[in-house]
Amino acid sequence: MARIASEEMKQRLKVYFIMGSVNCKKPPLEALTEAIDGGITLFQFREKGSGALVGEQKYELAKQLQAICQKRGIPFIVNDDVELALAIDADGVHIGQDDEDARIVREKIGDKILGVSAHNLEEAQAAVAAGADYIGVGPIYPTKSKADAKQAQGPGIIRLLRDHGIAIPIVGIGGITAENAGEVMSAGADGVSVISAIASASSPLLATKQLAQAVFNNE
Ligand SMILES: Cc1ncc(COP(=O)(O)OP(=O)(O)O)c(N)n1
Ligand SMILES: Cc1ncsc1CCOP(=O)(O)O
Ligand SMILES: [Mg+2]
Repeated sequence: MARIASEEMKQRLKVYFIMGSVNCKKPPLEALTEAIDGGITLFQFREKGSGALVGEQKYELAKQLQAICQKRGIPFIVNDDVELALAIDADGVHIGQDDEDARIVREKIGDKILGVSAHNLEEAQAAVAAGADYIGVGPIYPTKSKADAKQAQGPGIIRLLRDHGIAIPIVGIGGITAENAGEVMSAGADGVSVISAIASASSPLLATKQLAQAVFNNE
């Protein structure tokens, strides 16, 4: 398997849904199925926060969510847990600045997709040098889904990275909704990643359709 091409990665980032069992209003398998029906292009399993599953239960949920993604052709990314990603042969891993070093993770996962969080130009350049396939930039807007999130920076941070030569695929994250997704795209993002805009919606199906429409109208 070869590394994902930059153009394919950009298409995959368009509507990137991130979810764990603590995030969703509906049962996780139902929420993910609706999100796929609504048009998500990539999925990240992020089992984190108060009440999150661990051990065997986390593994079992990962396997069930992965099976849904595999059936529907949606790449399955694991947040933080490189060993889990390798154990279940996930399509990729997303790591942040407080997680394992990106260079080491790249060595461990070979050609699987590697996403790295970046909050400024220095971190973005380091992620590129470490072999990231995309960077997650945010929080763009205030978020309630990550207790230790940094301060929101607005979409201007994405424009700044583009203006300083960061050309790899970028996905915005943090407080993104169908209402503000357009300005994230206009700032130079290839896509948007969301937790609550889909997971907390009473209809993940409708919420995803609205988000996808906002993204594809602002490409
Ligand atoms: C697409 C995407 N971007 C950023 C993050 C945040 O990662 P990190 O900073 O490691 O924080 P946690 O999600 O691990 O709490 C992400 N998960 N996905
Ligand atoms: C994981 C993460 N990293 C930065 S903000 C955030 C949470 C995004 O969740 P939401 O889309 O609900 O604001
Ligand atoms: Mg992390």
